[in-house]
Amino acid sequence: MTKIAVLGAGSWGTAFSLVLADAGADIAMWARREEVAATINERRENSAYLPGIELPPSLRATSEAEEALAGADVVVLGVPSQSLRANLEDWAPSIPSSAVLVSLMKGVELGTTKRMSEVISEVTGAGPERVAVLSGPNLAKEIARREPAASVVACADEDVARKLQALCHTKAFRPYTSVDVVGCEIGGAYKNVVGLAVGMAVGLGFGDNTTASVITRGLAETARLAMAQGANPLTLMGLAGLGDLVATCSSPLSRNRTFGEKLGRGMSTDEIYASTSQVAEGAKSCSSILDLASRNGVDAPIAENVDAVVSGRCTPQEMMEAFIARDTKAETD
Ligand SMILES: NC(=O)C1=CN([C@@H]2O[C@H](COP(=O)(O)OP(=O)(O)OC[C@H]3O[C@@H](n4cnc5c(N)ncnc54)[C@H](OP(=O)(O)O)[C@@H]3O)[C@@H](O)[C@H]2O)C=CC1
Ligand SMILES: O=C(CO)COP(=O)(O)O
Repeated sequence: MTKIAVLGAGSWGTAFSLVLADAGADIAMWARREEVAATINERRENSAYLPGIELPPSLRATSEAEEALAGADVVVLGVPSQSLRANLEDWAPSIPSSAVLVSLMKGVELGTTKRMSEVISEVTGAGPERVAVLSGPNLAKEIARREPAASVVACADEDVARKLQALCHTKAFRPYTSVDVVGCEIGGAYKNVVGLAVGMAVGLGFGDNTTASVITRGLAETARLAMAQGANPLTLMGLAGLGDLVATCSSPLSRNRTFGEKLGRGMSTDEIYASTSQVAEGAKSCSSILDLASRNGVDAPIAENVDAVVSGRCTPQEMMEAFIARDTKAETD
């Protein structure tokens, strides 16, 4: 049986572990806090992140990463994007040299503008044939309730993507394969920023014309950056592009959309951070996505405006006005 280590016992690390368990794998999860590991093992529940969801006995947890990693064939990484590098530096010596590393994260590293797969390769030395990405419209709570959904497993080595696909295909979860790691990662990181913009529009009280306009222009912006990085444009029309964008921008379960909605209703970024421990990756990654766009000579007006609101340089109302006032000759539909 394939041995899988899932590092990160938050909502997505736990929900995806459940998918892997349903598909028949043996899973060792790493939780940062000992009490989270204990609750998973003793009560078969991760009450901090997925209350009321029963976890199967094939899923064990530990707060010792070394223990979770021992003998792992596949290592799934599910921590916040901005903490990946520091965590991986600690874990790298314990990662088996032939293990395939799978990123669940949707963000771009601050400072370096690196995608998560690039951080993984850089820290662990793993080549592209050992680094994969899972991305798609996969809100953790719905996946944990086993509501039907599809996703994409991307790896430069198609055979590896196919093996991972087999490891997570269940009655409720349908993974597709791709070799376009860049397209999947840019799609996953950018949709968080667009989710923030859509949330702001909703918080301001605007309706479906506004949100559809922001979603569509957000997709154009995402595709421009992804293509400049070498992605296949068709990836952005698929599950890791449009699919994830639709889920994030339409669901009250999305933390990015919720964060944007609170901004739209007049809360400041600091007030939102003080009111919740939930991570909105888009708010953290926005400035690095902008840096990446500028390094690639790509126009990123939505990311620019979202960054200005998140950092307190303009209001959501001004952001929407800038969206409409922008020189239309600068872009075609
Ligand atoms: N939730 C979702 O629906 C989906 C999320 N994703 C992506 O998955 C990634 C993880 O998100 P998600 O599971 O939702 O996040 P959560 O906020 O639900 O959980 C975060 C997890 O990371 C741990 N953590 C927090 N800070 C650190 C740190 N500095 N070092 C190590 N561990 C840390 C938390 O531990 P502790 O409890 O101790 O704080 C917790 O286990 C994100 O990039 C997100 O975009 C992708 C698809 C779906
Ligand atoms: O990535 C997600 C759904 O695919 C989760 O979105 P949020 O991080 O906005 O909750």
